Amino acid sequence: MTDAPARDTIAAVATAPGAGGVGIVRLSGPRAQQIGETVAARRLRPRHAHYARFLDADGAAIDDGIALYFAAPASYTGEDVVELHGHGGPAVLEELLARVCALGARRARPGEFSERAFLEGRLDLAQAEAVADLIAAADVRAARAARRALDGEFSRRVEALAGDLLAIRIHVEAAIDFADEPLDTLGGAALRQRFVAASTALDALLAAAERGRRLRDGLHAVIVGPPNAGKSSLLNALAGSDRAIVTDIAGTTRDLLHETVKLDGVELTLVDTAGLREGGDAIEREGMRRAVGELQRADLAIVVLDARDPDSGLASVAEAIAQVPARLYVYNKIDLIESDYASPTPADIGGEDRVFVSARSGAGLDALHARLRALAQGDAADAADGAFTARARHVDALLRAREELDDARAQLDHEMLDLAAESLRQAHEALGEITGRVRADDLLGHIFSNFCIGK
Ligand SMILES: Nc1nc2c(c(=O)[nH]1)N(C=O)[C@@H](CNc1ccc(C(=O)N[C@@H](CCC(=O)O)C(=O)O)cc1)CN2
Ligand SMILES: Nc1nc2c(ncn2[C@@H]2O[C@H](COP(=O)(O)OP(=O)(O)OP(=O)(O)O)[C@@H](O)[C@H]2O)c(=O)[nH]1
Ligand SMILES: [Mg+2]
Repeated sequence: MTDAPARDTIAAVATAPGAGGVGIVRLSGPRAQQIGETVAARRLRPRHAHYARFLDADGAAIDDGIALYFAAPASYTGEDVVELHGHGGPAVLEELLARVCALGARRARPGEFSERAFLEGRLDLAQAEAVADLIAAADVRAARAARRALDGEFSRRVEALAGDLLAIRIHVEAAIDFADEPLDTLGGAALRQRFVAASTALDALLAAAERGRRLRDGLHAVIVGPPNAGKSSLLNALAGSDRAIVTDIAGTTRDLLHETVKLDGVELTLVDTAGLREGGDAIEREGMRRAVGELQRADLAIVVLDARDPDSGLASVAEAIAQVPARLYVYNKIDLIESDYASPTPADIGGEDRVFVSARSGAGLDALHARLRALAQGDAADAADGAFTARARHVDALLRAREELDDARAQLDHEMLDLAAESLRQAHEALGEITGRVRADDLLGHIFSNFCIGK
């Protein structure tokens, strides 16, 4: 990576804003060592901890602390890095940062240290994203999974598959040069076998990335059902507070209401929606439109039905929930069912998950919690070693690769080798976008601008 133009030297407070025990100002770039040595008023040896007073332009002490120097390329960014570890107060750190900027550093943009690590080849793009995901991880499982992605477990699988596709591309491109011969005499059988293997690997990776996306983003659960079934009451019961308005008027909820809840450390997003039914005024119809739209992004539909009449309720939502990957049926208001009427006519839900609750009395909520926690934790594969975080961007790229690979296979079956070669190239490029081997112009800016400053 020596052909990159000379970079300036960036600086930022690397520790979280606010008061802390210790705070770090970090510099990266060609002038980091010189600026650090000026502030610390001493030579800095690579990879040594030096006690120093950090001086202002007049030689007065801004702070005292520890100075570290990492010589390129053995540093986080791959450039010369200096860290000044002072006392963790916002005022003192701001003064220290202003001082290093007066000496020639520039304030870093969000994510700029990690962007440099990427540009220097220290991390690939999926790993750099994992750095941000590790910092943002809301629970220990998400943190572990981000850690694995940062260690390259996701990237390695993407690159292995990209290597397989490259081999297939080379094979197909070579066959193009002998286009007058039937493919079967050109190793067609072996080629088809490679396609099957790559296809299988891609499917497995897609499933793992989809789980990884859920690990990162948490389960997105949308509460739906007919009006008055108790959807908002259920949201309030799960959130443990009166977030949503509850009335006995059918059509109370109009807008979407998002609430993040943590069940034993596992985070999920709950969305309350307008009850689905025919008719309603303009506002209610807009609410229903939003509810149906939200379902398209749902990992789980929590279908709330009045336990006294589940079937008619189900009819009003059946179409809307058909495309959601998973459904959990909640039969609410069991407090209104007399005990000798213990089993209401269950709606036909094809053996899918069902729990009986009363949002009012709290009966059955423990079982609902347990089901939700299990769903948010994902299937057993998540818990197994090797789960890594991924992003929607990665899943999209894999889906595109999936389509192109399918196209290539069909084209090959029709001996349309040129088309197959192009589809394979597209599939290969889609994989390259994940690790950043291939990148669109605004992709980096988009990704790194969502990092925090100082990372
Ligand atoms: N003080 C401090 N702590 C930190 C960071 C940091 O920048 N500063 N990190 C920033 O995110 C993370 C650690 N990331 C790092 C990654 C590589 C190197 C590094 O110097 N690598 C060299 C030497 C490796 C070795 O000695 O084995 C290398 O890879 O060549 C340092 C920090 C978390 N903790
Ligand atoms: N008895 C009983 N009443 C309930 C229960 N859950 C909700 N209700 C009542 O049912 C009525 C409707 O509750 P909501 O939570 O507003 O229902 P919703 O599904 O959000 O309704 P919309 O927003 O209009 O679609 C209110 O009067 C609640 O008090 C329950 O478990 N038992
Ligand atoms: Mg409601």
